[in-house]
Amino acid sequence: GKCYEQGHYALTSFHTNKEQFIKYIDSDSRASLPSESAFFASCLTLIHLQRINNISMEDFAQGLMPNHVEVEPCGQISDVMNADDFYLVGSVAFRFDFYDESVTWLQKAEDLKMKETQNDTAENFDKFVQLCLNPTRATHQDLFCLNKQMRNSYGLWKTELLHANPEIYLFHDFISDSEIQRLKDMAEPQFQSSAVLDDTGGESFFDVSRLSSTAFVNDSNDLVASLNRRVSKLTGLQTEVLDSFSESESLQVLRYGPGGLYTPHYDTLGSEADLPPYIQHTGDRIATFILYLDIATAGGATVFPLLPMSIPIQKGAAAFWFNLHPDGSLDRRTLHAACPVIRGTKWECVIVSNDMTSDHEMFTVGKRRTEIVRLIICILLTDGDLCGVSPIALHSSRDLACNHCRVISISGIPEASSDLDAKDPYQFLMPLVVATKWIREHAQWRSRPCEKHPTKS
Ligand SMILES: O=C(O)CCC(=O)C(=O)O
Ligand SMILES: [Fe+2]
Repeated sequence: GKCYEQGHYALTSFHTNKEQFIKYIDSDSRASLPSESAFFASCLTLIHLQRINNISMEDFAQGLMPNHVEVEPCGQISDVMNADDFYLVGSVAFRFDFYDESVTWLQKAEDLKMKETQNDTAENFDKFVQLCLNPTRATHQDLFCLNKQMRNSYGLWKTELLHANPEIYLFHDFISDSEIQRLKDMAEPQFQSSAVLDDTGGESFFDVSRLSSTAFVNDSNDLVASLNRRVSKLTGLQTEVLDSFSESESLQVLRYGPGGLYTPHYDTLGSEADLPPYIQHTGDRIATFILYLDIATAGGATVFPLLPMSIPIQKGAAAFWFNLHPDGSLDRRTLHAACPVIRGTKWECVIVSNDMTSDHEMFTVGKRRTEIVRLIICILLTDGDLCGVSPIALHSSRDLACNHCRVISISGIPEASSDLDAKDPYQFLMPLVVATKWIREHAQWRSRPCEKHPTKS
């Protein structure tokens, strides 16, 4: 009855959320909170009832009680019991040396828990395990690897399109070893156990689904600013922290030791209406950018169970994908996970972008962008090498660029507008994602290989 319920509530909240527990016992209801011994007594009552009257576990689960049974000391029991209730009674049985009974109650807890856990979660978990055991790359034909870094730093990072739909990128050599060391040094004193947010994003708590340490790194230093700028320029997304309310979205450094993992999850919280007040003005996470600062010597891959695909992670590389569809809904295919580290330590830096601060236009490929798209397509088709000609020079002599890469059977690009700012070389970085989308949709670039451009003499 009531006594059992309260004891049960107190105990479970103690296990899952200490703060909530302390609030509970601080509140007025403290007076009516049963003592530990009263709670044990009510559990033992259930245990004895079951032994002596041979009541089935299913009857307990459904709250059915033979009429003649009086439940003392807490009165009538009529509530249904769930998996956690069975678990608690089973643990009390174990503690008081009722081992056979303990098995009976715990078995029921397990059965119910398995039913409560959705089947697809179990299935996804199996796929996650499979990917961790057998790292798998996606192999479909749209994929490409741009293996050169633009020498003049105008352009592209070494880019791999790891998966086309949804798009998942790996940018190689995104951060230097000395920058990595600085970031690690900044993070080191700040590490705490990583937490997860509950379904509404309201409370964060420790959970076995995520075993790693997190350090929130202060945004106000030149390295972090530079990283944020690089990510923004490359992806077109804002990464700066708006104000202290969005602190949870400042740059995070994560560290996974042996056994560290993050089971399959989404980085988003759900529909707009469900967002907790403190991030309602920042919005949900539109995209995730993971910078691999160090990799484990065994284990620790990032995997996507539904694609299925593993990211071939490398020190200094960065993975990038969108969590949301252009209309703001969750892209369910982006379910992902971190495989357990087996040996060594994996370090990474997660930079997220929230949709309120982002430029939604990037999905619509505005007028201004089309020119850039055209240029970048040329760059891609020439394997990143423009014979030493800067993109800005190419911009002013567009035809030359396109002669060099002999493209472009692309439909639907409107005429270029004239408002490009040639003094801002970084504008060329942004639309990579857009460009690859265009390439895939509009250009027959595989069937029309790039002509070798004339070598300079
Ligand atoms: O560590 C990884 O590989 C993935 C991390 C992740 O998914 C996250 O931090 O949200
Ligand atoms: Fe994640």
